[in-house]
Amino acid sequence: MNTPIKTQLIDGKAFAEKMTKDVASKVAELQKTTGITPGLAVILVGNDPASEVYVRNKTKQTHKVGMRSFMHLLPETTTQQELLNLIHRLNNDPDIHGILVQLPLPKHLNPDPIIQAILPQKDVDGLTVYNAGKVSLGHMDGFIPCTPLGCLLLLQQELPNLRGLNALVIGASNLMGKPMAQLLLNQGCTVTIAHIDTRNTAELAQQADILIVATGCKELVKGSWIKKGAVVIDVGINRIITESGKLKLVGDVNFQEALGIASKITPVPGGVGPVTISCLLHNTLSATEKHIKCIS
Ligand SMILES: Nc1nc2c(c(=O)[nH]1)N[C@@H](CN(C=O)c1ccc(C(=O)N[C@@H](CCC(=O)O)C(=O)O)cc1)CN2
Repeated sequence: MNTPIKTQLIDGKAFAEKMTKDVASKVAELQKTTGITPGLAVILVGNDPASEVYVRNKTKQTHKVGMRSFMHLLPETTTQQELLNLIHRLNNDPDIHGILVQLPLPKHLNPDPIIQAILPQKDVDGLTVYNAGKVSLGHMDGFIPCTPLGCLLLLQQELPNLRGLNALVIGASNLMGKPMAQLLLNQGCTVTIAHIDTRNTAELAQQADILIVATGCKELVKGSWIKKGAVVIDVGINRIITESGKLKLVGDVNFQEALGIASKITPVPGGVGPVTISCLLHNTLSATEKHIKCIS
């Protein structure tokens, strides 16, 4: 008989608060001993409402931990060359230790040359070829993209030994799916990546002890796809309007259906999202520490 199990919620908000506190105390110590304050430059092009929320949250958290925030809000009409010029300026600015370009960029801009123009030592999003290469070779001393790093930290808190577990990552983006799969492989998981052309995603999911979903398709993963007792990490944040006309955030997993089947699941909101921002602060602190080591 298929008896439902008690599903535990993974509290990303609490995890992020602890991480942020730890970063704040390290920033204070760094300022006391070196006089240097970490500086993070965030570039947002255009008026995507969700990106505006994320960038605002990043600025708020950056200030909260005692770092300097340099916000560049650029109009939708910004050209590829103007954006590249700004990145070159930030690369050469000694007050800035971390640079990130909020994604997605407007359609007329080509994100790859823009991201690759960021100096790897300031690439706190971990998206340059250098930092992506580090992750893929199993070197943990580069910058790891913030969302997959957050997912890994949450998983390690819940499952201290990941070795030998079957993990399915649904979604193969450079920002999330690919680095996530590499990180899990480095931890000894047997990893499968499913993507838009995969024909048997539901079947693959049924074998997964760990299911990580980052597709941007609301409630794509049904309860029937989930292996009983699996740990589910839902990276999706989809804005929907309910029948009563209210705005609601839902993930890429049908949360109600997952209850009683998954052993643990990250909620949306309050799961992976807040940890992403704490990881960004962690990476910015680490970029500053590496810079200080380099100049001393
Ligand atoms: N350059 C980057 N662009 C994007 C990244 C990234 O890591 N680097 N990730 C996402 C967006 N993102 C960070 O930038 C992000 C998404 C969600 C949250 C978050 O805290 N979500 C809350 C809900 C907030 C809301 O939407 O109202 C939650 O889940 O509880 C933080 C950061 C794409 N772009």
